[in-house]
Amino acid sequence: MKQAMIIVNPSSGKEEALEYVRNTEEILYDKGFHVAVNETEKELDATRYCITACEQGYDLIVTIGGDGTLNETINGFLDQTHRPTLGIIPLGTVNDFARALQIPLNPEKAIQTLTSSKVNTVDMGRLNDRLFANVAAVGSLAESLSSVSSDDKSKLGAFAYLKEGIKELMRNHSHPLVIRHDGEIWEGDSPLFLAALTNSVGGFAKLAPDAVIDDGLLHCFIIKDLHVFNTITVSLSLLLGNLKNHKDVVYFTAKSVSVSSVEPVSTNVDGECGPALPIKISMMPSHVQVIVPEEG
Ligand SMILES: Nc1ncnc2c1ncn2[C@@H]1O[C@H](COP(=O)(O)OP(=O)(O)OP(=O)(O)O)[C@@H](O)[C@H]1O
Repeated sequence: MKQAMIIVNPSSGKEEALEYVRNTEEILYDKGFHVAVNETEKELDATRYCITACEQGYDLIVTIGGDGTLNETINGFLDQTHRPTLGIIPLGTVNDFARALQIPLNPEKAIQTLTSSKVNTVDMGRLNDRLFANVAAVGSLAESLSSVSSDDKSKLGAFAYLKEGIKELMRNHSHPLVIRHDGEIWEGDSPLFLAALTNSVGGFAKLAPDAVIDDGLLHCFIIKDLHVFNTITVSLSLLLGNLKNHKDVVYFTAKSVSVSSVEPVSTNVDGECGPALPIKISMMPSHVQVIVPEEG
């Protein structure tokens, strides 16, 4: 019998995640799966469950939670030869990975997607010894996003990130960064460096419009300056999908990038606080298979 594991974070989706477990189970039973349900209680539980699913030869893992739960789950795929197909029921504030794959943001509709026979093979990124699905960000703006409280996320949704972001922009604080890729070096002060795998970053569908989930490339943006006046033009470029052409933005694609600084600088990976510099980011092409809507 085919085996599926549901990994659910009860605290996600305004603490309503458990309400979606029964419908998910039923859909999977109908598809002929034996289903195990695992509730996370703390950090990295999702990674541990995913490792068990890989080692025990499960066919499918369905995550019910936000981008944090998804990131912890995919980290269980690191160094595994058998990686179950992934189903995603997005319950987070931003849900970038689901957006990029056109998985419905409405949880009930996302559950129906599990009946789809369409599977996309997608790239993952590797940052030092962890995997990411969506974006790695470096710099003061990235640090400020890591400090958004769960309370604010519940109350304000995506605006919680905007609030912290604007506060940081007002401080206009840059770090000296050294960014190396493909034999080239960029050195300078920057408030933000981004390496994106998908087009949707922070809920902005057009941040990296050229990023395709299986193109094997990191789409990288170095923001050179964000003083009050050009913040407006950078924001407009972001909304219009031509950030890479802004005069204060350096854009390149690469298969691997390393970033260092003489100052202590931390990172934000898939919306969660990441390791401090130095970091090395590389690609894990076509690493995971994800169930997506048939019409997508
Ligand atoms: N039972 C639990 N109670 C509280 N926190 C938990 C529980 N299980 C896992 N966690 C933590 O929840 C976090 C992930 O939460 P979630 O899936 O809602 O992602 P998120 O990144 O906060 O979503 P978003 O920012 O998109 O709203 C992880 O840090 C994880 O360690």
